Amino acid sequence: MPWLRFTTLVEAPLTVAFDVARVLGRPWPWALTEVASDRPHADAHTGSGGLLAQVRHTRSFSPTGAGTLVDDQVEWDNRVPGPLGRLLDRTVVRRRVLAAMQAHLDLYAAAAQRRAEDVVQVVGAALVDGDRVLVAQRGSGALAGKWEFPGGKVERGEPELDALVRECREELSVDVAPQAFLGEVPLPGVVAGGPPGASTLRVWWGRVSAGELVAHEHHEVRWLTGDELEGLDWIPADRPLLPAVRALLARL
Ligand SMILES: Nc1nc2c([nH]c(=O)n2[C@H]2C[C@H](O)[C@@H](COP(=O)(O)OP(=O)(O)OP(=O)(O)O)O2)c(=O)[nH]1
Repeated sequence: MPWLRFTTLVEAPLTVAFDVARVLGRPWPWALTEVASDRPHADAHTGSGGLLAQVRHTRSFSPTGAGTLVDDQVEWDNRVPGPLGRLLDRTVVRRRVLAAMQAHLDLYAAAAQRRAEDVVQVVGAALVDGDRVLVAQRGSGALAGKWEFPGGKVERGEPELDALVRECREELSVDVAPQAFLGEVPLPGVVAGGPPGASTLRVWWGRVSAGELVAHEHHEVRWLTGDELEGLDWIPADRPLLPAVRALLARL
């Protein structure tokens, strides 16, 4: 089965990258049927039309520090069998698939980047000291009493890591040095009046570089080892990030 693979880095969080991809659809002039959808991680469609007896288009969406990596894989069966079919595939079909996908992905990346500006993101810090990570208990609001990573909403136009540093200063009175991207999870609730489930929490690990830690907004903060994390009453959305935090603590 001939196939082509396309990798696009989109400057948008996971949920935005997935939702915009769904709205734009695919570059094929015939309808495809959805065979799998796992928002915001992957989807798959199949169908047929034109020279293609069968086409299968799968996409996966992976978070990175620079945005969402979108991996498109297109596989197809030609209507014409044998050597003539292979010739037609090389000279016509493959080129058409390539051109259609390239034009589509250019549009898509621009649309996702534009949409990302309207969706408020949340950034969190997994601050590490030796074999421990700092966790914080929310002091007020609907999630009061739940444990989380210090951080907060990224302001419009503000670089994500600037927001991380600003939030840690405001909440904890410390300067932090972000080290590396750790993971991203969808937030099911409403963030800053946006549609439910539109935003994500993107967590970076870092270190305290200066200052004495004071919890200004949290009820309590604790330095915990990897084994102590699971037992806390976390904001449920954060739980999928815990294995990455544990793995980090184990390898540092
Ligand atoms: N900081 C943080 N927020 C989280 C986590 N998990 C999670 O669902 N959230 C949600 C709770 C809130 O809806 C949103 C963050 O908002 P926030 O109230 O902390 O942001 P902020 O400091 O900018 O607050 P504000 O100035 O608007 O009051 O993200 C987490 O681990 N850390």
